[in-house]
Amino acid sequence: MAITIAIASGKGGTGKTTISANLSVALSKFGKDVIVLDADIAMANLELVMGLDGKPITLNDVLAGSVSVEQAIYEGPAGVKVIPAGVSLDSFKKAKPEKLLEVLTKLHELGEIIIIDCPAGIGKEALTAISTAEHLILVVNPEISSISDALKVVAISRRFETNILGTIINRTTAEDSELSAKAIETILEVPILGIIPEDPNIRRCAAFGEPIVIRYPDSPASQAIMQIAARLTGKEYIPKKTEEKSFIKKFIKGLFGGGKK
Ligand SMILES: Nc1ncnc2c1ncn2[C@@H]1O[C@H](COP(=O)(O)OP(=O)(O)OP(=O)(O)O)[C@@H](O)[C@H]1O
Repeated sequence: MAITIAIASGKGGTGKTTISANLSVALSKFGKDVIVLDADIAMANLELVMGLDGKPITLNDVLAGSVSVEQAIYEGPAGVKVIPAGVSLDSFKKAKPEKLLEVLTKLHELGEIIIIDCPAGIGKEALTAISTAEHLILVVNPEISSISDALKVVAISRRFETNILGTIINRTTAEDSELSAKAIETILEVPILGIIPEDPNIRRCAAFGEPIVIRYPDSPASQAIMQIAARLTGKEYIPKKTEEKSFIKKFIKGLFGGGKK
């Protein structure tokens, strides 16, 4: 039985598409059969980040009832199955978001983990996606406006009984003005699933249509995403820095014959 995870936020632009794309690839790298679907049918972006823009059949066509969902699945990076939403205004106008549940039911037969890139906020399309998913991951930026909007998504998810797996804090810079992870956890009453730093390579990768976990796997943002995927799948992931540190530790231990007794 597949699991469905909605990637949602209150405020727009917090990094949902970036995280949907990269988390899907990371989960695939851990051996999972992943489908990622762009439920932001009005402002489709996933296809650009996954390097699959301009595909002829999209989720909008599926939601319009003119094609089957299998016809809108494309193979993306690391074997992830990608369902783009398409940028055509015509097909968007014909799409019926309420058909999403039917589409997700079908997708349960076609993959192990279904990642839904949701529209921001609590509009009709976002509510449809949040209410049809079993699980949800909140994406916030470490600032008060992002957190106060996220509170609404938390309340809505609880009302729909969508299980909140945790919060990903994206674009941290360690500036004084930022809200701390502890404060965010306390305000939202949701555990922190991971922290992804601000990384200029993310924008560069979006321009190249290649997820950062593939293009720059050793970057701090990629390592943070791999750690989140490892947590979700119960697998072990040792970030590079820790590997280096443990090598140095072993080296020192070797030189001095073990630490304190
Ligand atoms: N950790 C990061 N470091 C630097 N830039 C980032 C990071 N995460 C996302 N971005 C950039 O922020 C912008 C918004 O990201 P993205 O499109 O993923 O957000 P979104 O939540 O899906 O937006 P929307 O609500 O409009 O759908 C993009 O230009 C993206 O490249």
